[in-house]
Amino acid sequence: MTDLTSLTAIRAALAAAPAADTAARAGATDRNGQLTKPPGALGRLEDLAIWYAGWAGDARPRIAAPQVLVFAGNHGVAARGVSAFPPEVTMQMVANFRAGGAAINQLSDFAGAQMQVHALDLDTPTADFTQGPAMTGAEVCAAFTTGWNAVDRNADLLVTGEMGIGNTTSAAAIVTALLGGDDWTGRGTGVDDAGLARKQAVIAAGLAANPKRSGLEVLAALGGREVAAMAGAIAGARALRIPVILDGFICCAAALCLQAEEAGALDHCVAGHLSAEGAHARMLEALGKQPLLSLGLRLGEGSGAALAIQVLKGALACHSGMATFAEAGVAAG
Ligand SMILES: Cc1cc2ncn([C@H]3O[C@H](COP(=O)(O)O)[C@@H](O)[C@H]3O)c2cc1C
Ligand SMILES: O=C(O)c1cccnc1
Repeated sequence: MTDLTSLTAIRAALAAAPAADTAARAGATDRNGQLTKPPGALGRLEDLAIWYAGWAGDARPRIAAPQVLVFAGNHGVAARGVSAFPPEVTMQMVANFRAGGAAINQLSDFAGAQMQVHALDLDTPTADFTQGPAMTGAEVCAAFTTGWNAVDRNADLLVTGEMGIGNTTSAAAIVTALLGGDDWTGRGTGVDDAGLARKQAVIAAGLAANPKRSGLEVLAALGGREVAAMAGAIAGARALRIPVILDGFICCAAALCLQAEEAGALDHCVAGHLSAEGAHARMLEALGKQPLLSLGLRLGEGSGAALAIQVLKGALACHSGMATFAEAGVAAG
């Protein structure tokens, strides 16, 4: 069992993360060059297939067992009027996930993915971060561990999603702390101009109350339990060499905490989509990731990433299913 009981231990786990399998990657690159198509004609699908092959440790893999994990948490700052919806919606949506009625249920089914929901201490919101850290060290480690342990070691692809009223405020605060600047705040569930001004003020107060520190310290100070659990799941997948599709603004804020802590921590991740939450494009730039889809989604739950599973499956179907020039008797150029 990996020790995840302190930020120092988590830091060590991130530093010990495995790399991709270079032989599988080289084999996939070689195979890609022999497939019956003009070189590069499948565009980014080719890069995706080669990237996936490296993490799968197989030059000719397929995606057969994707997993979607949805984490839910409540936020102390939600009491400050930063969302268009009340905090009870977090719990109500968890019931909806469990009954199969949310968008992520449909998109997980459609992608052939197993899906689990983890509700993290919903009766105990995190502390209001305008007054000090949202979570203690023990709380953030517990949430991170829940995420890490939720990853199915037999999964061959992971999507992490979230539900937590107020969490676009938490995510924007994290990005502001880690990347600087002051224009990372968006409208989340659809706050009006007054709500947006309240969010900006809450984030400014949160930064003042929590001086900038390392990625994991920022996660504890300004994050939430579901955000920490997503970070834990992304890192746990890496320890198992399971590739990850990142979702929108909140998922990427969790991922950014890992990258801030350990430069290559997201090498096993691709960006599933570009969220309509204003600053997501710049956030993806900071992560060095290009989104697979851009459909104007601003939902979270893992929805955009779950939809992008199909793109990755398509890339692998071509890569692993196509004939080579020699096999098909097609003249190479
Ligand atoms: C019914 C409903 C379903 C959702 N599913 C995801 N979110 C999204 O909205 C929330 C973040 O926005 P804010 O920071 O403005 O509260 C998160 O729970 C996120 O997952 C939802 C929000 C609502 C209302
Ligand atoms: O991009 C997201 O994940 C997002 C944006 C708005 C609201 N909830 C989630």
